[in-house]
Amino acid sequence: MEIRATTEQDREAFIATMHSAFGLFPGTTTADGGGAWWSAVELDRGLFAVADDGRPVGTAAAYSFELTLPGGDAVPVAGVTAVGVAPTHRRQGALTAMMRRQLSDIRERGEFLSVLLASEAVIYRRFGYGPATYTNKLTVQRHRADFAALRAAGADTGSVELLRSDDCQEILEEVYDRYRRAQPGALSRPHRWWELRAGQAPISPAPRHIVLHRDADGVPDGYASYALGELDRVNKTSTLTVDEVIALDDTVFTALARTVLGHDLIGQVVFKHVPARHPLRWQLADIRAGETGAEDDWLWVRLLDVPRALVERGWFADGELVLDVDDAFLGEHGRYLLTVRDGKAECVETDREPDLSLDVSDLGSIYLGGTTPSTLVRAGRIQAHHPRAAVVADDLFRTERPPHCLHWF
Ligand SMILES: CC(=O)SCCNC(=O)CCNC(=O)[C@H](O)C(C)(C)COP(=O)(O)OP(=O)(O)OC[C@H]1O[C@@H](n2cnc3c(N)ncnc32)[C@H](O)[C@@H]1OP(=O)(O)O
Repeated sequence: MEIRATTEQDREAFIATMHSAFGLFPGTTTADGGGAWWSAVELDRGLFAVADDGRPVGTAAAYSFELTLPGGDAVPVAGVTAVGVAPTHRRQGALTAMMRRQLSDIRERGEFLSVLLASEAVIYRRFGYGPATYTNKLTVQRHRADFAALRAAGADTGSVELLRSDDCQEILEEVYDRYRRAQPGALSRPHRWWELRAGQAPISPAPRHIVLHRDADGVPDGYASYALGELDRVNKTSTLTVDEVIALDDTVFTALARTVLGHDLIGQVVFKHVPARHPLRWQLADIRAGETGAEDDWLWVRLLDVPRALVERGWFADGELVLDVDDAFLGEHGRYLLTVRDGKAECVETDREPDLSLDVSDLGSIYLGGTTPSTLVRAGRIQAHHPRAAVVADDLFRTERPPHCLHWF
């Protein structure tokens, strides 16, 4: 099996090979009946696994995204995608060979983080990825969704307007871009995605209603994208499903939630993507009107340069920790002294006794602040060398708010 880089000339073969691995046909649209997500695949970052007879039997690619780190800096990352191996050639090491080549290519470009959404949770840990952000489905019963009298919620001085997604792509692109720069864990959506209508609603051509929020000066600062399901003839209600609420602050989120919850002929509103510990349920008079569904892992993170990654993110508590990090897939091992003062970290190699010993995939899990180190210590994934180590690590890795990513790729 040979691994080779793809070019734009390979697009048709790439799409066909990738689809056959997933058991799909290239004409298949996304679940929401929307866009051909693969149209935005960057084939100058693609790989083929080629069988001995010269036919491509495996694919992998990477998008060039930016990821917003805790503290607010956005850094270039590889968004690994379109990974598949034909059913005829599975379990012969094609994926392993592509992952090895891809990580080396990513490093060569100077990117120190790689991220992905995993189709199955058992595939990527062996390659150094760990689940790092989570997302929840929140279902709110509309007739029980009165808002409580809130002591300190900011008054909304803006306005809302109802639009169709086809008519406001440029506004959505701009608002999303402002939002993702301020949200740790969020990914950029390159202009090409909007141009090609690639991905899921509201980027895709699937019809969507948009509630657009504008601030007091008329500048758009948030939106909710939604569609209604089929009307139940007996109860005369249907489900309103919100693809995403993109809001520059909590007041805007609340204004958008109030609007969708005020929709008539609706039994319930399903918010598909709400960050962990989101305050919306706490704003309702009846906290049980909102039910949080299972927490899904979303973004998986892989560090390719441990000291650089630790220095580049922002920090919210001072402290010191020695981390002994094992990277079995790349055959690397390092012991680092992480020192944080006034929001900035220094990270240097050390031979001091470690506080924590961990795998690079578990460092990926705690890196953005979405998974607490103590959880992984209790799980037995991270080894704490003394009782205080997990407490210090929890304090140190804590972020201003939970990281959240809702970009699907
Ligand atoms: C970011 C994304 O694009 S997510 C999409 C991933 N793709 C898919 O889900 C499409 C369907 N699946 C596939 O195409 C293939 O089964 C792949 C890509 C998941 C795996 O490709 P393969 O070439 O078979 O993997 P490879 O032979 O390198 O396997 C390496 C190891 O991972 C294990 N492994 C690979 N896939 C799986 C899986 N789905 N479940 C459990 N173990 C797996 C193998 O058993 C092997 O373990 P070992 O080293 O202990 O023997």
